Amino acid sequence: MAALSIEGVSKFFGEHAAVDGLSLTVEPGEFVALLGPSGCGKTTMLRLLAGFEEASRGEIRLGETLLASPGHHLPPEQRHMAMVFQSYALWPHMSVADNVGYPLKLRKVRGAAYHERVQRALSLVALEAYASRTPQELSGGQRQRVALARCLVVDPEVVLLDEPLANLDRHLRAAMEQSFRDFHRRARATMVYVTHDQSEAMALADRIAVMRDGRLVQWATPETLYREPRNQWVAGFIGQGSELQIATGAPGQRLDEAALMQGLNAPLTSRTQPVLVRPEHVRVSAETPTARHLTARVEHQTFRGERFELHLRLAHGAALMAYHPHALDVGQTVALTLSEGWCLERD
Ligand SMILES: Nc1ncnc2c1ncn2[C@@H]1O[C@H](COP(=O)(O)OP(=O)(O)OP(=O)(O)O)[C@@H](O)[C@H]1O
Repeated sequence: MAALSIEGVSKFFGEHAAVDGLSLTVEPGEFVALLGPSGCGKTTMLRLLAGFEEASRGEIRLGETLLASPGHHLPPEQRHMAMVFQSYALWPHMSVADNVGYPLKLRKVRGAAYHERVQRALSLVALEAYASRTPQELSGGQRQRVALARCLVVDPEVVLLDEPLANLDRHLRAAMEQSFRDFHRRARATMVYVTHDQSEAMALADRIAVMRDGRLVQWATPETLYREPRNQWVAGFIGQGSELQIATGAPGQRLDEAALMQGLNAPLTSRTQPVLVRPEHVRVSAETPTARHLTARVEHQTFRGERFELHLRLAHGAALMAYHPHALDVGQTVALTLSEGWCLERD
């Protein structure tokens, strides 16, 4: 298997850059997500990889093979890639097995080889027992697994997935996340998965490319994105948390409790560094605040089953989110300590 490298790729529609100077390298067999809000260029990037769009600038390579560069465009069928769409795009009148085997027929694979490859693809998505049904006789999740099997049957080096879970309900999406992980482990193909849902990207991907306005903002593991988001925008997009302005630290620095307290108690005009504080780093106590605490008021709270989400207002006016095991009174004063914070770049 080969690495997929994207080098300075841009795509213009008229004056507008849908993808703007994007560079990244996907390792062989890696599962990566392209994540960003609607219109940030994720689907366009995926279509550039598939060969459905021509790049305006830059190069795309799969190992030694040049797929795209100015004046060069390898057609989709020669790229060793397969794409799975949100809409499944199955043939309604064909059986599951025939749908899965369709790309093999196009490639003139026949006889025992055909049946063996269809069986193998169906077993990768655990649908052997459904081979003779039609897509109408399947659930949404099962249909999506048929679409996966159909793309795998041709042994692609790279599988491109465009919001494949968008049409499924919340519970089914969670179950399908596990199917996708199993599928990736067994298929061993490189996978590029487009989504605007950060929790889906975090659950599935080895690494995530966060995109905004056609540009790559951060390219990192889910854990790094959560713990060390590069700037204010990424911090707001990934996970929950609050941003405070403090008088110490520099972007990319982690602050401990003492540094946070010192930076928060400085005069307002010197508090210019944005700091992300995750809710799990806020300790809330109903005791009377002492000098080593911050003071806050409970503005509202939301019951989330395993805990309450508290929305607090600090004495100097900033909002702060925290978790707590039981309900407090709205309007009540609480004592807080912040165990750590992460200094962000300004947008
Ligand atoms: N064929 C096209 N012609 C003109 N503009 C286009 C075309 N395809 C995409 N765009 C524009 O390029 C930008 C990026 O679109 P793209 O579909 O890649 O975004 P996206 O991040 O996948 O969004 P979504 O999550 O809503 O699908 C948008 O502003 C879109 O309007």
